[in-house]
Amino acid sequence: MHATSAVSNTMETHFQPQPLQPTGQISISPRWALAALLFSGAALATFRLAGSAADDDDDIINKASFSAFTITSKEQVSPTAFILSIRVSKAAGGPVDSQRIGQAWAHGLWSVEIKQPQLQIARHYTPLPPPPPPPFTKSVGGDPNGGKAQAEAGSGSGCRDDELRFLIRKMDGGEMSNYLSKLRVGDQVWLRGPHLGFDVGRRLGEARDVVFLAGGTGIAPALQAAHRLLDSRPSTGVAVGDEKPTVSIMWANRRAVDALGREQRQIPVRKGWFGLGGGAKTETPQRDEGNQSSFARQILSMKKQHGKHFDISYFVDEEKSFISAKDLVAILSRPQTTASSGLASPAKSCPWHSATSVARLPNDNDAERVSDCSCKRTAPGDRLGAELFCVSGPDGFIEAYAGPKRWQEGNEMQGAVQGLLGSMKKSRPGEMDDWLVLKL
Ligand SMILES: Cc1cc2nc3c(=O)[nH]c(=O)nc-3n(C[C@H](O)[C@H](O)[C@H](O)COP(=O)(O)OP(=O)(O)OC[C@H]3O[C@@H](n4cnc5c(N)ncnc54)[C@H](O)[C@@H]3O)c2cc1C
Repeated sequence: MHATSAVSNTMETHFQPQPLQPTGQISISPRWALAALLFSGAALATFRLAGSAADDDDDIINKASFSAFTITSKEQVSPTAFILSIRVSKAAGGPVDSQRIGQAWAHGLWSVEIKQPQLQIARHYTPLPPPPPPPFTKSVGGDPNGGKAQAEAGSGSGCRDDELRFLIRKMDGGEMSNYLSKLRVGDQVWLRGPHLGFDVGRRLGEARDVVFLAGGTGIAPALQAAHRLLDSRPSTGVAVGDEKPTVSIMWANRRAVDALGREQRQIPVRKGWFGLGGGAKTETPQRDEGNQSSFARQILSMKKQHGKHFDISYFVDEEKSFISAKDLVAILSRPQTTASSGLASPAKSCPWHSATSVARLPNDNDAERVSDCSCKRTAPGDRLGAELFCVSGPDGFIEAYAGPKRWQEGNEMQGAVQGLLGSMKKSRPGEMDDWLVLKL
């Protein structure tokens, strides 16, 4: 996509399939024979990530082997997207603490792999932040399988570490998403992880602006970042009050029905006689809370809770509204953004805040990085950090706005910033020096 033009929101190519790696205990040939074997829960337990030992503690989830979770609720939120809530299968009574999941929330951005047992494939999915307490979590909407909405009353305490929620889009011909879309409440799914991503808190440092360009289900990491940076959970260690950062999300979808939580939309008005009366008007959809999806209510609740620190704007292909250079320039010239110019320029070699270092990162796992920030204050009161542009969504969406990630020696590196943000950087020298672009 040409960098300076408005970009389509429709690039729902998706991510690289990740075949499972069996241990040496089982020979896998032919594939269908193993698939049949894997259908039994006992065989599932023999799978391990090649080259890594199982985490032999009693946490409910680990990166080495798949753990069983049970679907507690499934809610269709748009014709192609649904929310799947799951809880660890072995939890018979009250909530179960998971140190790993607690650490993942404190870290910020993370995902888990879910597997399709027949085909032996796994895909990443991004847990949504816990919803506000009931009655918020009441499940609404139709059942994709044609029956009544499947919901389990009381499943939404919002605080349980052993309960995870995902926004999942059913892709045309997509193996995993179609498989998940057919599962029902009470069925089991198999998870491993958590896989930690960028440490948005550390990369932001004392800067205050995080802008997410999110395509489709790329909204999930944007909400994770907002949860990490804005919610006053003591474990996040993030300052609250006026020092809180601002998380601005530009959410692009193909279809208006996927613009969940949107309160107003521009609708074209047909021109009257002699061309009078044309233009656009703002339509406010009915705000009947009972008919809104839990996802829409979660967005509205975050807006209410965080006020000016949480902002979401909607872009919809079928309404011919696309995230454009003009929208991004508007972000850069907001009063609160220009007012934050007390940032010291990042040191060129800083592993956390320099664009050059980010371009060379072999992966997004900031939890594994041990080096410190090497930026220096040049004047009293200088703040250290970097404003963040995060681009999340299907590969085509990321490429259009930030350029492709680069494969080198088996690593998926960030690569240079290209796409729309890359050309803005070139055409506005100096203006984006405080900004880091992270491709999720
Ligand atoms: C870190 C991370 C987090 C993610 N989080 C989420 C999330 O929260 N929610 C979510 O919904 N997704 C998420 N994804 C994407 C998810 O992992 C899957 O990629 C997605 O669900 C599609 O998988 P699939 O198996 O259904 O589709 P695939 O079978 O992988 O196919 C994807 C698309 O490509 C097309 N396709 C496949 N093969 C071909 C081919 N040979 N030729 C042409 N077209 C082809 C399919 O028709 C389909 O449209 C995330 C991905 C990553 C990497």
